[in-house]
Amino acid sequence: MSQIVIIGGGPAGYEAALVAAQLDADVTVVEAEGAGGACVLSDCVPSKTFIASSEVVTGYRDTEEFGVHSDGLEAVTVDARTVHERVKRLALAQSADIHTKLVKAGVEFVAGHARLGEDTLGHTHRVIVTPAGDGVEYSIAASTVLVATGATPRQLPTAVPDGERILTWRQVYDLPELPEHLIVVGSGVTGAEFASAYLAMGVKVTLVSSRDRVMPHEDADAAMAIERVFRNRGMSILNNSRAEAVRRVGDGVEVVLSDGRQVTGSHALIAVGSIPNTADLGLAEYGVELARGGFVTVDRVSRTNVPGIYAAGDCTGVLPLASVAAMQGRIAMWHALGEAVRPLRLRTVAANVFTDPELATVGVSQDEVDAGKTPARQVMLPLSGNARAKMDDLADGFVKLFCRPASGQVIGGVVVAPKASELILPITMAVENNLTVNELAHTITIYPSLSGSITEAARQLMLHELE
Ligand SMILES: Cc1cc2nc3c(=O)[nH]c(=O)nc-3n(C[C@H](O)[C@H](O)[C@H](O)COP(=O)(O)OP(=O)(O)OC[C@H]3O[C@@H](n4cnc5c(N)ncnc54)[C@H](O)[C@@H]3O)c2cc1C
Ligand SMILES: NC(=O)c1ccc[n+]([C@@H]2O[C@H](COP(=O)([O-])OP(=O)(O)OC[C@H]3O[C@@H](n4cnc5c(N)ncnc54)[C@H](O)[C@@H]3O)[C@@H](O)[C@H]2O)c1
Repeated sequence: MSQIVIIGGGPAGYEAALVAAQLDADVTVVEAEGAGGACVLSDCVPSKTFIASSEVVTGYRDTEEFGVHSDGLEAVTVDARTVHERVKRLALAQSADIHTKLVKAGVEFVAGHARLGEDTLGHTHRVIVTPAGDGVEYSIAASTVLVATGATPRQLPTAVPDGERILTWRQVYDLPELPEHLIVVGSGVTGAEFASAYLAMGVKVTLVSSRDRVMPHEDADAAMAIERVFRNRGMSILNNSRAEAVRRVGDGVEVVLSDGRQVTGSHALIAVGSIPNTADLGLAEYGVELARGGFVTVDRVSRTNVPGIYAAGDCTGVLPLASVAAMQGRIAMWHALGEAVRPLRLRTVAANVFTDPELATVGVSQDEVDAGKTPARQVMLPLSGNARAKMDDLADGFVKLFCRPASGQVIGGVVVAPKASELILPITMAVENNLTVNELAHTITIYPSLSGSITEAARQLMLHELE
């Protein structure tokens, strides 16, 4: 029987374990924090649960427009303790569900730390396990090892989090109350999502963005549309501003920018990216190739350069999404256990930023098209022309669609809208299944619906024979 040891129990690790167990391997998962990993316990799941509370507050905005009288947003109060308790409760419940699923599948789940042992045993690897608590270190022999150790918030040496005023995104749920004035340092996806949620909850928010716009890696039209919404709702956004240092001053914090300006607030959230958890695993000593920044180098079936050692998820830096981590983990096991496997394809991975409004993307990007890397025709339809959007008083947002110039094959899209995470699916299915804009355009959508704008965009891209 194949002996599989998986280091890390996040989406990469636990999805891999489920596949390996299904294929009758003997599987051990060693996890330091809890089943579900950082994704479930401190990153994705908690942040989205927190955002769900912010969306409830948003429901009270602009009610007068609909003829509904309320005392306005000022009368809505958010009980941070209750919100945070809910966040932690849901995360722990999700972790417990995953643990149960793993145990039921026959996976051995070990709470503790693991690293690669120094000597190989012929074709077998050795993993050293340090169990949590007072357990004694021991080693396990494995025919296959999957490194799925995730990543940790990057720290700036001049802005060290203290858990009270200077925070990582993993510490915000321990605050006894909402910040009065939150300075978010870093306007990537993480910074933008938290800035959006706190703003909705009535917190004064300043967003320190080192680039000329928020979310520099996202579609520029979409990022700028969301930046406009943020500004209109009162967020202060400091573009082209790099935080040099963050320090405690009295009852608050002071953020010093690289041009010498200073911004003061009650709390600072440091969201300047993540670093892979690969330092203490004995990888280099084992001969496993690491790329710049400490990411494990893998191919499209999750193999490292050392036979029998695979890696998946955020520790590889391929595309830091839970969905991609899970697929890399599954692919590793299919490959290791001799199943037919399709190498990882990133072209059809949909991604969503959970700001208000949301920003969802799939397929080719505007940058690739503009740079001439991918020839495409495109259309961008503002939601303001959509009947349902008018009823819901949605002025912001759009649907953008890209197709191949001659065949009309759908190759990508962008949606900025409430619940764009749900609206992107038809475009993702079109990209995945090589559908053309004609096929999309002939799909009858619900009237009135926001998804009607997707088929409308496809209709605008149809080529007419007589043209
Ligand atoms: C704030 C935030 C929000 C996000 N929201 C989303 C989202 O909405 N959708 C989405 O798709 N992605 C989201 N992501 C990204 C997503 O969380 C990651 O892509 C995902 O967690 C990666 O899974 P993983 O299995 O690689 O690692 P992780 O989930 O980080 O799990 C790795 C685990 O390995 C453990 N570990 C590390 N070293 C060892 C060791 N030596 N021994 C034992 N265990 C070890 C760690 O403790 C950790 O629990 C978000 C990220 C952040 C930061
Ligand atoms: N909804 C989701 O799926 C979701 C949510 C959060 C994160 N993620 C994943 O995590 C990845 C990483 O996102 P992220 O936002 O955590 O990190 P990031 O690296 O994408 O963004 C960090 C930002 O901070 C800026 N920065 C760095 N130092 C700075 C300084 N001193 N002052 C001001 N700004 C500074 C960087 O220029 C960068 O724009 C994303 O690409 C995404 O794949 C996904």
